[in-house]
Amino acid sequence: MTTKSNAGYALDELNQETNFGGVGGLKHRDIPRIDLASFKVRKQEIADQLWTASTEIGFFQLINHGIPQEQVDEAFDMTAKFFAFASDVKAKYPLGKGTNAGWEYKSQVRPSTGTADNKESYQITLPRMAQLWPTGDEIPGFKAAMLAFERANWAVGMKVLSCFALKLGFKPDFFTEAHDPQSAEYQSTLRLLHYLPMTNAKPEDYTGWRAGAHTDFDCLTLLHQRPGQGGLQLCPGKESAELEWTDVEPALGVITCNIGDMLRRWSDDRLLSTLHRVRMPKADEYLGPRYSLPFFCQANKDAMIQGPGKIYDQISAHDYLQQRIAANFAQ
Ligand SMILES: O=C(O)CCC(=O)C(=O)O
Ligand SMILES: [Fe+2]
Repeated sequence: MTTKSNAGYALDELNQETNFGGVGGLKHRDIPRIDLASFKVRKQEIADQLWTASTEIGFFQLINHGIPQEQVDEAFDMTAKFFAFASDVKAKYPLGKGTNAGWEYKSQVRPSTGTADNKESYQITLPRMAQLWPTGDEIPGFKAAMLAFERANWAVGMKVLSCFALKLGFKPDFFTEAHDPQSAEYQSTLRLLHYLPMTNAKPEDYTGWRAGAHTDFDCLTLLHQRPGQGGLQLCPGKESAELEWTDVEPALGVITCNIGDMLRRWSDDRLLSTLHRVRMPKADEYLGPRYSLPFFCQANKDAMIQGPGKIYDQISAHDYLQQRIAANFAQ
């Protein structure tokens, strides 16, 4: 690690994150596209492609992933309906401390920027949703749509993780067992995101970030975006002094994926967790609201994280995640 910081977090990756808040430069990079069609017969080839992408850039886009576009559209439609509620309705379903479940408004402060992301979110972590679902009178069909969408993303995530298991020398379902949704320790999260519109924004509103630079906490993130609602930028190689960012354009039918720090640690740093952020739109770009739907594959609380080479001490997924959440949500 060449970057230095005195932020005083227990985890190196958090201390590093405090160094990434600047604007930086721009650079074109190709994001690998990986086709999941005929997964069973092509698994070895797909695993090789995923490995190359994840050891070189840490980001890739999946096509033919099996989630029907109609289902993605429905999830976005329900998401817009949820965020359209007045804040007193959404406040009935508040994000609980350290839970990744419930609604928050502009409360996520990134270690990289020290300012709140210009967004609101509603997070679904299944064992923790008691009292947190909007009622069927408020949004008919919301719960059924989100439960199905959560599980559809989980299934794609487990396919991808089974490829990494193959490459790392673990059993095929090693990560599936570590993300078992039947367990009370399950902590994978579907996050609905609404970045606030910038129509009528004042110049000072443009100084911050829609989402400040960060690496994800999890093993693998599956991100659904809407065409026309861009702003995601990535930057591989966070040890470099001058950071250069690449725009990731949303496209229909693709899931944009990135490796998170949990899998980086589990792979003894062979798989890269790539820095990314969501920038503000420019004044001549689309200024309306931006919605996105990330699904975070976060190993169950009781999963013990240690790579084949044992270069890091063993840590439970619970302890690992709590340190990351505590650094991002003040209250
Ligand atoms: O909204 C996006 O495009 C990215 C969101 C993200 O990086 C996150 O929630 O971790
Ligand atoms: Fe992220």
